[in-house]
Amino acid sequence: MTINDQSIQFEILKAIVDKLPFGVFVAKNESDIFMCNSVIVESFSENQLDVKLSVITEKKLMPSVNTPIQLNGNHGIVRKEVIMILEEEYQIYLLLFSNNKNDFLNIDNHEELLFKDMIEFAYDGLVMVDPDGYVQVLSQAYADFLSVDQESSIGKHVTEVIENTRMHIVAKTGKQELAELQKVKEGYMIVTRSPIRKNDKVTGAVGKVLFKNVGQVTAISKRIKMLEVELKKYKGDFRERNKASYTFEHLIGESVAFNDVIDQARKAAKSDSNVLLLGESGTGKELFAHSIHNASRRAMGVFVKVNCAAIPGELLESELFGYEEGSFTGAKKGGKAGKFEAADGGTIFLDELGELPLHMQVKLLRVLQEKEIERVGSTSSIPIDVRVIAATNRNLEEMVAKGEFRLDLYYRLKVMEIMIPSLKERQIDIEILVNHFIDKYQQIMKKQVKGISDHALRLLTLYSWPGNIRELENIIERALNFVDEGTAITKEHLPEEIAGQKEITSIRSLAEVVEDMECNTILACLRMTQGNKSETAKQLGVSRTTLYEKMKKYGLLP
Ligand SMILES: Nc1ncnc2c1ncn2[C@@H]1O[C@H](COP(=O)(O)OP(=O)(O)OP(=O)(O)O)[C@@H](O)[C@H]1O
Repeated sequence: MTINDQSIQFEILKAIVDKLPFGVFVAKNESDIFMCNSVIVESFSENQLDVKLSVITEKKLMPSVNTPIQLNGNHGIVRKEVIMILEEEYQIYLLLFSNNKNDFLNIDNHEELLFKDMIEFAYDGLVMVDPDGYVQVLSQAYADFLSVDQESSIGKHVTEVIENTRMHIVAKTGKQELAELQKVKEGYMIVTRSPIRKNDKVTGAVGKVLFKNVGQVTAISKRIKMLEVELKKYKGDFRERNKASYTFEHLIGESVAFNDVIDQARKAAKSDSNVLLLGESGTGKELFAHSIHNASRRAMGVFVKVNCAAIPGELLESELFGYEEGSFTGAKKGGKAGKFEAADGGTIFLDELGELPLHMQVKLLRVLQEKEIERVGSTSSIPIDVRVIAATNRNLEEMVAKGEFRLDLYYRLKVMEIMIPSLKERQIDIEILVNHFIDKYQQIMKKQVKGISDHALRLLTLYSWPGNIRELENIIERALNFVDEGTAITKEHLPEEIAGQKEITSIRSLAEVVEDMECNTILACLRMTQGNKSETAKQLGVSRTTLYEKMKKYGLLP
């Protein structure tokens, strides 16, 4: 076995030493204790760092290799093995204890139970790869289990040696995978894959494998399969509850202003930066968030929605970041993962971001910067890979000026800011949206109507739409309820605030009526030319500049 990195060798040695059920300590040059396991620490009632050779020599353990010893009422024997780590000599002392002398004698009688065998037994299998996934170490037991030749496996890519392995992935990502199941030869083994780091760089990975005899594997694997089915169901339910249902195809609109934001949103989907969606209530911010996620590289991951306004302030932190067991009264046993952890690998949609209390804004900023979260009641951090899409209908700039929103967080999110226009600013889209919602509710209500009358459509175009598309959709749904099958939606089917607009037009001045006509003619022409301004100007017999001026006057420009 060739390992040319001392720290890696120590890493493996430590893993083995920690796992052995017997007291083990490693000394260098027969003097300094270099490493020891918890059995030693407990037996000598010392802290790991305080286990000095003197304590052990005082107890006359060190020199008495292979002679029976007594320690804290336990019987035992000391074994010594010399190992070389990069041409330096280390002594491994193995203290076998038992409070039953006969047990110990049994162990003692098995002369063939050599220390090296124990290393092999510490884990049923041990494998180590370099950063590119090439095998550097493969324990004999693991090689036997895999039916591969131990020596010739060294230097091969791990995927050629172990089926379904992920060692090469862990050596790349640096993310530990704890107690994962791996299918090998019709059965399962339990594998922990840990990255090896040196000066903050991942220099490889160690895989520790546990497998049992065939009978045990079958029993365990049956149980595991059952659990997998259950887990799949839960995962499915979770994904179902946390999925983005809309794509860009669901976003209706033809206006220049609308197409412009669609372009921006498509660009946002291609990048992995955080996104801030701004716009009045009901303009479609949530639909945009879904669509961006579904068109992004995270589409296969979950889409977790959090309504910042709906969660009481005192619960927000634990909801977002999770908590550890016992961190507060009522905390669940085993703790609970928060929304950020749940969204790992996917997208988290923070709706109503403007309602996030200031103390939570600080924590959110930290998560965006560090890409890790800390559960409530925990002192360690968990790395997370989550993209944040935030939305608000509040004016964040004003909030910053009033000290209600943190400037640093605003800047962090502003990187990719998309302002969704209100319906008033995209009147041209009203007709197509109306037809879209008529179709939708015809299907839902299983009722056929003859569209909408021109007069009713004009009334809808005149309205100011404070509730934007949500309000328009509700009004069409309402109208569909009132209209008779086979007839068209007319003024009578619209609510008073819209139907009543006619009276206002009738007492308007001639100039206002002309302007109204002018605006609607431009709108109609733009609709016809699909927003093409040069073509519209040509059709209406005006210059492009005049058309721009008029569009500006009537608020038709994005
Ligand atoms: N471009 C669009 N095409 C079709 N339907 C749309 C469009 N935009 C919005 N809607 C519809 O309008 C309604 C409101 O959309 P959404 O909830 O995304 O708005 P929002 O801006 O997130 O609102 P709020 O700020 O109140 O949370 C939804 O029912 C959605 O289906």
